[in-house]
Amino acid sequence: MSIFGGGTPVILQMEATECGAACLAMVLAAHGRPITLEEARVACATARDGVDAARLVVAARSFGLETHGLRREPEDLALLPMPLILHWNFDHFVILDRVTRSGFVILDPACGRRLVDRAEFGRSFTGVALSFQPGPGFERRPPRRTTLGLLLDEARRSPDAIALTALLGLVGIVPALALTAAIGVFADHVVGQSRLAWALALLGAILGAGLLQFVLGVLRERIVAALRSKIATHVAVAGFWRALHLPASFFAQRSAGEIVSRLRLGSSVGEIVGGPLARLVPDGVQALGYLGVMALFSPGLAAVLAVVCCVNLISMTALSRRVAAANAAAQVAEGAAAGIATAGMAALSTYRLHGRERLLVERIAAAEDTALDREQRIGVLRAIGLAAPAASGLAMTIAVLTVGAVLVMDGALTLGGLIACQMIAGLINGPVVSLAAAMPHLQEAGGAFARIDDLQRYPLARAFEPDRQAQERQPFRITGHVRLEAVSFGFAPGQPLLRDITLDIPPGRILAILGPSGSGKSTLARLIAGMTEPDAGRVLLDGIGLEDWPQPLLRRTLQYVPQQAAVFSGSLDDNLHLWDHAIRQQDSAQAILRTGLHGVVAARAHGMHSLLSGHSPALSGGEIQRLALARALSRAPRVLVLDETTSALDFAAEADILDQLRLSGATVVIVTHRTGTALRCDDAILLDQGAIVACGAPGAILLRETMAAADPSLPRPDRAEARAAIGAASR
Ligand SMILES: Nc1ncnc2c1ncn2[C@@H]1O[C@H](COP(=O)(O)OP(=O)(O)OP(=O)(O)O)[C@@H](O)[C@H]1O
Repeated sequence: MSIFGGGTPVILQMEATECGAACLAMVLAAHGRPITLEEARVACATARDGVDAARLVVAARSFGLETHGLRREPEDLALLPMPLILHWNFDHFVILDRVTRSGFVILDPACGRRLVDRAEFGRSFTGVALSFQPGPGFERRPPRRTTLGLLLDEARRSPDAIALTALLGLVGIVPALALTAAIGVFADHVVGQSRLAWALALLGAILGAGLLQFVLGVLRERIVAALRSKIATHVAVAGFWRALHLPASFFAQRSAGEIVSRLRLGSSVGEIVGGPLARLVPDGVQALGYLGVMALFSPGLAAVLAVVCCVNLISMTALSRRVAAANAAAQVAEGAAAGIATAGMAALSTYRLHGRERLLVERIAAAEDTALDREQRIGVLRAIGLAAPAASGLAMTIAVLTVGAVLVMDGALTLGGLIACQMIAGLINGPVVSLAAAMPHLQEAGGAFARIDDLQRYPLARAFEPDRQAQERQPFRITGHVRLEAVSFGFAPGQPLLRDITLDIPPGRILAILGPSGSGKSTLARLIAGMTEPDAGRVLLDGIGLEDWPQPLLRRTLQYVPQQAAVFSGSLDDNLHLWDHAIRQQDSAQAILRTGLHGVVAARAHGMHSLLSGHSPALSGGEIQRLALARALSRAPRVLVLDETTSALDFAAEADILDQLRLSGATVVIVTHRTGTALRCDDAILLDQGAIVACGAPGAILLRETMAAADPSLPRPDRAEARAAIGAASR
């Protein structure tokens, strides 16, 4: 969300860990390269634990900015090129936009623009600043599509509805004006000239005009409501389709909540576009129409009213913007407070265990304080906002009465004309107030559209690129031969986690992936399973890149069972088949037997029809693992990738399942920490810091590791040696 208040646009953080990313986005925007908070977050790799100054420097350089980390006293900062990123209170980043005589203009991603006096600045600034200058590689980019452009795109999908609302706006002027003219005639001819015979006809006309106005209003609301649901449905469906076909990198950098909120944007965009914004067109048309009619009575009065309208519109828009900005800051604070409370409650037993409940209370209270403080600040703005429409109407009345009285005294306008103009002024106030109210929504819609646009522009996973989907392969016998060629992958740009992995797994072999925690075992497993795309290199199944396989066939052939398997609300049978009726009965029966799931089925009164709750499935960890394994095996895969999938089973059960997997003839890759599991595999590789440091027989690797742990002076294989060994093994 960006609120343009000065030289540098303010971009508010959405989560506590995003202050660095938001600051980077502000700096880039100030230098002419606007990016979204999402892009900044990806560049900074703000995945889980926020970002430090060193990562900010790397991220800024990746955009071609020359970046310097500096230690400065507050008074020296004015000499540096603005905006600067400042380290703040040791746990936050803010932007220094300007130094003025009265203090420092700070753009705080947590709460927006504010002027900080020297004393507070001295207390909060840690002395660390980052300065930025566009380097030779820096590319300025035009702003992303404007909100208006995005709105027009959306409007183009419903030209008939938009045209109809404009037409209704225009037609709506007719009864309003008829009403006005009738009242003017009533004043001049019925009251002024005592023509009582006209009274009945005029009152009838006034009633008819009022009725027509009502009918047109209802019609307009119906069209707006239809437009709203059409846009909401379109945005939501398009968003869901897109999200389901994006690469894993998209999900790695975003929390589940963030993704869900994006997908739900459809309805809020529908509300915004179909609500206040759909009224922009008819309101604008109406305001102009009224002014045009008033010009027929008195061009001078119409000009005066037009000026007052513009002043009112500008001041009400500015006020609404401030309210919207304050609201956004309050929502961030409320979100943070809710996040702290939720996380605290989830970890309540840990707080209790260590007798630190008081710490939790203090944290929640501090967050609530901040949220309340922001809420109170909005209160004053809201009160002014509530009074604004009446004030706007009053300003118009005073202007029309003052100028109109002079015109009547000069004989340039009749009394009836003045009354009619006064009524028109009253009519114009409605659309003007409505237009002013729609402006902040335009900004809000801009933020929402930008997030949707990001989703739409994020490249699809390679496997779902349109030209690949067109390729249909001839049926062939799948052997399950897996090969990785120089595969590299990192969660953050420029920070590879897995480097240059080359690996050959012949069909039917069982390979163990070993290594210390955090060495990249699960990540490698996901790459082999095609759940993550490599940054470089290829993963091949039977000599064909995973991205070139028809996805439905690949998803049957290559199965992956994660560390934490999902259980869905439904029957045991639904959970096994995932509502896929194409699975053969004999395959699922065999899968149930091979994984020992028949014990779980037999223990339940309704067997496979027993209901499970996704939230609390009433299955033990080992039973969930059996279910997940059976789910994978029921697809009769040729390759199975298991990430610690048997870790919750006892050794005998695990050994039994491994024997069954061998019998299935599939190629199996198992990530494991268990020595017993590794020893049952045919081959093993040892990962360390993202590289294969040993490969061969599991026993030999484990023995060498055990000896190396006991005596660190023993030589460990270097990577070149390991690669040579892997090459030899693959031949
Ligand atoms: N989505 C993610 N975003 C950023 N970093 C991640 C993400 N997932 C994992 N990592 C990091 O990548 C590194 C390797 O993680 P991975 O899960 O592959 O390790 P592992 O060897 O399987 O560990 P363990 O044995 O503890 O399960 C870790 O440092 C982890 O913090």
